Amino acid sequence: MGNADRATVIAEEQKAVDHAYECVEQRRRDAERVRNTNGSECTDAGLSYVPDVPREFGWHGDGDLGNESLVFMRVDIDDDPDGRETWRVGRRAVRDADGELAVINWTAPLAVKWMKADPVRRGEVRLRRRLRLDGRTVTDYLDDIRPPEPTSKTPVPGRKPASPQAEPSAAQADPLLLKDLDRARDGLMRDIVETIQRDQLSLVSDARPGLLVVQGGPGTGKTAVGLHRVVWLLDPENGGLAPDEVLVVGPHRDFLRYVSQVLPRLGSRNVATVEVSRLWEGEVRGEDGAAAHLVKSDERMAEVLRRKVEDRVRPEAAALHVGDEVFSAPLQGGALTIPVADVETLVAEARDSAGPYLTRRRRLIDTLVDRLLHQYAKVFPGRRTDDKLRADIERNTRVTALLNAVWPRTSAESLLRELLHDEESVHAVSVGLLTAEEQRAIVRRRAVRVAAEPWTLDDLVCLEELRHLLTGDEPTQYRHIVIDEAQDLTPMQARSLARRCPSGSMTVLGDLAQTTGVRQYDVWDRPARILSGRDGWHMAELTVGYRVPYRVMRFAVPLAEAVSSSTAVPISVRPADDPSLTIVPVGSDRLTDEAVARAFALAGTDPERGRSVALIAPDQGDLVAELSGRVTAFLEAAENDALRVTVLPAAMAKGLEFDHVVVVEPAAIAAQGAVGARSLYVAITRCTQSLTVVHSAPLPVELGGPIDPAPAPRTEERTTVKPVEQLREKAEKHDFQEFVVALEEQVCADRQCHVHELLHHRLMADLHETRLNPRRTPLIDVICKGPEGTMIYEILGEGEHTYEHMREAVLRLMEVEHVGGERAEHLFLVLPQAPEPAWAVEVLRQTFDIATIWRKGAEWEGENVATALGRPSTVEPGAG
Ligand SMILES: Nc1ncnc2c1ncn2[C@@H]1O[C@H](COP(=O)(O)OP(=O)(O)OP(=O)(O)O)[C@@H](O)[C@H]1O
Repeated sequence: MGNADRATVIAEEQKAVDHAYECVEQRRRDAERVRNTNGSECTDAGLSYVPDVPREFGWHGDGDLGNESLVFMRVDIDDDPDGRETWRVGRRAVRDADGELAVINWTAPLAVKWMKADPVRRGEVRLRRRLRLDGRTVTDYLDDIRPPEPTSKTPVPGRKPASPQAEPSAAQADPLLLKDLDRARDGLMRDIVETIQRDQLSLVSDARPGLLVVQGGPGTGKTAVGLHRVVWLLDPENGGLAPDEVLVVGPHRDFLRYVSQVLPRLGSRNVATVEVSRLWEGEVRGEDGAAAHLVKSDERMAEVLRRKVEDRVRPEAAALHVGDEVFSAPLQGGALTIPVADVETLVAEARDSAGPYLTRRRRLIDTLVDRLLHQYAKVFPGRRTDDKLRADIERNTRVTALLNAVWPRTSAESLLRELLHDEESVHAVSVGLLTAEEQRAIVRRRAVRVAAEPWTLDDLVCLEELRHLLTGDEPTQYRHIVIDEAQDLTPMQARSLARRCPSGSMTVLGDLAQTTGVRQYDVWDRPARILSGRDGWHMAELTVGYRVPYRVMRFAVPLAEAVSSSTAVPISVRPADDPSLTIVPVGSDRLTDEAVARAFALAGTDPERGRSVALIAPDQGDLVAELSGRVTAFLEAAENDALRVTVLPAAMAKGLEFDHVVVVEPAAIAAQGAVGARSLYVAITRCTQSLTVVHSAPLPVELGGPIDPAPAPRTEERTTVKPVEQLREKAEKHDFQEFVVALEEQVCADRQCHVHELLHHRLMADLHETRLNPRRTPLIDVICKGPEGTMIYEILGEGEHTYEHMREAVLRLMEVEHVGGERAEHLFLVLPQAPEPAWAVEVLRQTFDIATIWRKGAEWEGENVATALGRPSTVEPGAG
């Protein structure tokens, strides 16, 4: 299409956009009139919530769109039942003077259907035109579904025919998306409605009841999906929830600030957001060590607490307290009596009845007083029994003393203090539940007063559990909860969140590989089961990465594989040739200077767009303080408000993103205990433009640092040393180290290939399915243990199915087997398609005892496929 034609189209779309804004203005005036007439005081933005203004007035514009455009899409459809052909989709519904929809909201079922259409499954969509606007001005457009050309044989304009090896990436399909991803980040998240991808929109509009788990690697859009889902659920045509019926839980305050604009920009105000640590009543004043944390946060703790509460009920204490066979309470010159055995029975009956502790206590009081009243009638025949008499009996000091002996009043705080400060008390209620070591782990010194108790976050969760057991009181409940970074929820926290959402309707977003809590789940099953209600749960995985540049993601892959083998590492949608990764080794005396200088150089590279930069350093040690001091000094001296450099400890980086990230001393982050490697993975995946790694200590091995050479045998066994040990011995020598580095570089280069990575994910997924627990290492594409021993796979990329490539791969496979120090019973080459020539398979097997498998459509074919996939040999598909 020529420029003139494009200009005509843009002018036409501009007219429609102008019309939409005119309608908004007109509706605003109409709404004002209705308000004035009815004397309403409501000044809220969404007329749908204003009872005296009809809903048909639609959105009347209060400026809460910011600079986002009202309209972002045009859709022309065939066979519209309303007899209408062209629709505009936008961030709000807008009606014209006749009440017709000038703009349909993107959350409306029709709009969702059109946005989910694709050129192959286009449904009634004839034309879908995505608009790019700057404020109210149309600047560009893209027709991603065009009317079919009758003569063309190509079914999909602008799209490659589908091939089993090369699925078009989102980037190939969506230039507007790439442009959008390149924009500067200003520390606030933006909505993604204009470029939302089909898999993301399917999750946003997932209408199944129950709990939806969205697993996805860094930058796959989980947070975005969660927030857009809230907006979708608020639409009366979907869930129709009221804003105050929805709760969004995030990891920390900075994160909530980061996402704070998205919901209002999309028209959803008054949705409660809370950082996870603030969900529980009380102030966190202490911190548990790892061992205590693991016990207190485990769901077994709920049973320990239940037992602790029940332990307070003591029918047998009646006899001890009374010291006689009959209990007697003096009253009005006489005495009311009841056999102690009967008291014990009443207590036991109340104990075994249903309900919280205090409700059952009340039940006991009522039945005991009933019995004593009965006695009263016998002792004082003819005297009146009324409510005052009941109250007198209940307040009788002997009666209250008896009650306190068998069923004392208590509070959550005193029960928990008792439990945590006394080994015997823990033991009494945790036999068969906690090991002796676990029991010891949770005991700590008692503070002088309750007010001085150093409650930890886990304690606050336990206190809520105890309060619930005592009073039955529920925390505020919601009809839907969205939980972000949910991989860090403990089982006790999950239990408590489930109490806040009895319907079990939740959206749970997270990445098991980014767990930074001490507890790590291998799969979602456990937290999801605790959180879900009667409708159960289902899971979906997002596998395309939108934030992290291609080279940075590739750099992170070995670390990702090392921290979680059960999750897919996202494939970056960004171009593969970007210069986004810089590694800067420095002496320790230059570490902070170099890091700060690099950060400011990056912040100043693009003054017009105001790029954001984060310096991420280890949580422990002085680096954060040192870097902060230097950054503040630098900013003061620079007197340039446009420079945005933030210093963060690794723990605070979760969920955030910046244009450029400088990670300082990654080895120290990785060394932060059990969570170190995962914290490092989070830290290096925060950037949208570039990652700079400044280090004085050697990099962790997963980031290309030196492989720790095993000490070579130096004894008389020397003569029997196998080749692998000889190679290891050589590793001490510089030349061999270079060889290893070269080998790693080669492997890294292979992993740049999109087809290679797709094959890798498919193979990993299939091996996970057969529970072979596959892993990727810096050198080995896939390794796992099958019933017939260790299996190593070398994956080849696009076009590498020729004999020449296969022979090279065999050599590399043998090299990595040796250098990686792994000995395998089976070696496999994995090709993207059938080898050419076919005889290559036989030759490689005969010569090297290496089997070859490949993809054909959605299946694996080749030699020994069943063994390769750990399947029973009877189901082997098409072995060649
Ligand atoms: N379809 C899309 N169009 C444009 N931007 C997108 C899209 N999907 C995701 N993004 C952008 O990618 C970035 C990462 O998204 P988001 O923060 O939701 O990912 P995440 O999966 O929650 O990441 P993490 O687990 O690392 O916190 C954000 O800037 C988001 O706006």
